[in-house]
Amino acid sequence: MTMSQQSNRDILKVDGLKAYYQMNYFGVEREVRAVDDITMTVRKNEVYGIAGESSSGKTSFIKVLAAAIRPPLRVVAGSATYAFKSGTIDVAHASPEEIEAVRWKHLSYIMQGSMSVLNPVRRIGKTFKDFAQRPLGLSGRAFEERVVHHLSRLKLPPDVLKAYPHELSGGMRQRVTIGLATVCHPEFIIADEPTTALDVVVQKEVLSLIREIQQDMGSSVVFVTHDMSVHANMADRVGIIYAGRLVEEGPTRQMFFAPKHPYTAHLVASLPRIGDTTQRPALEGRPPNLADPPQGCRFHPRCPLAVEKCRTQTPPLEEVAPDQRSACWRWMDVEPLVKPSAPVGVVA
Ligand SMILES: Nc1ncnc2c1ncn2[C@@H]1O[C@H](COP(=O)(O)OP(=O)(O)OP(=O)(O)O)[C@@H](O)[C@H]1O
Repeated sequence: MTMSQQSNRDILKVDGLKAYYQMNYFGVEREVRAVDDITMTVRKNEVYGIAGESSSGKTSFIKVLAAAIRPPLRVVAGSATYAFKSGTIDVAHASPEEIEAVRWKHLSYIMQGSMSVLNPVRRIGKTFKDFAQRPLGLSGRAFEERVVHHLSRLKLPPDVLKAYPHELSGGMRQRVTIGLATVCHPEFIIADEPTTALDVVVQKEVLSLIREIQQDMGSSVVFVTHDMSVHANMADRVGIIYAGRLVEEGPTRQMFFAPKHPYTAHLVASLPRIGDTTQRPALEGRPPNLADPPQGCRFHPRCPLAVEKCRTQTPPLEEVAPDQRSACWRWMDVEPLVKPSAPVGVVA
């Protein structure tokens, strides 16, 4: 794909992406359709939040975006094309060498659990060298100064470079991970549950740090969390994934107060609010088994609005309001379960 086909404001275009776990147990083929036909874009300089219940395919999706997939997960269709300053790259089909060339400098990934990226037997300073020295093209003193300066922005003392991961607190380790992911000033940052496992105070600190760095550098961020209050506070736009599909996306406020998909309405209503004691109907059931998803709209077995058509025909993701797309045959009948007057993002 060339730049001219991709809108100038977009940095990432995902087109008809399908990524399945393909396994073979004693001769029996099994396929889990974790990402099943997702089309969306991410704009330059925006924070795009991805939400959805456990096992909906969020991590699998952003693994493809982060060019971090390994068998049994395979891209079976579609593309994920970045328009970086250095050129365009479809990470769903790029070679390891092509990915290596954009990794950290243009595209970085903050994985679930900070320990997964930090080598327990390597000092933090060495890990910074492994990650960042080559992409930054600096050596010796200049490289060290750059890293120390970056760490200071993250309120980390230079001493952490001498430490081993286990010598740091969880919050410090998470800041180190963010430091690694941002030191090369990447154009695109992907973060998977960047704050789970941290206490609430550290969570807030880490999130405002990611936001601050994103604004300073003009980067785009895609992050995943099932915590709707984090979306309310962080995201410019939110995309909701259900059973491997993007079922709704739109500007954060609209998603909270004027959702056009019944699943979104339930998800945002699950966020506790100060002073709001309204009883809301709980969403019954569980997301479907992605080895054998239901026909039609995958949400229909749990949907209070489902009609016959929903059981047989897949609703397309269509624009239903300015900048808002929903994949629901009955989007016009979706009632918000949250009042616009209620403060958003307050976790009890
Ligand atoms: N290594 C794997 N092999 C086979 N199936 C997998 C593997 N990893 C994930 N899956 C399946 O793929 C589907 C999507 O999982 P994924 O981890 O992407 O969901 P998620 O929305 O990120 O969930 P969570 O919020 O729990 O992290 C699930 O059905 C899951 O069981």
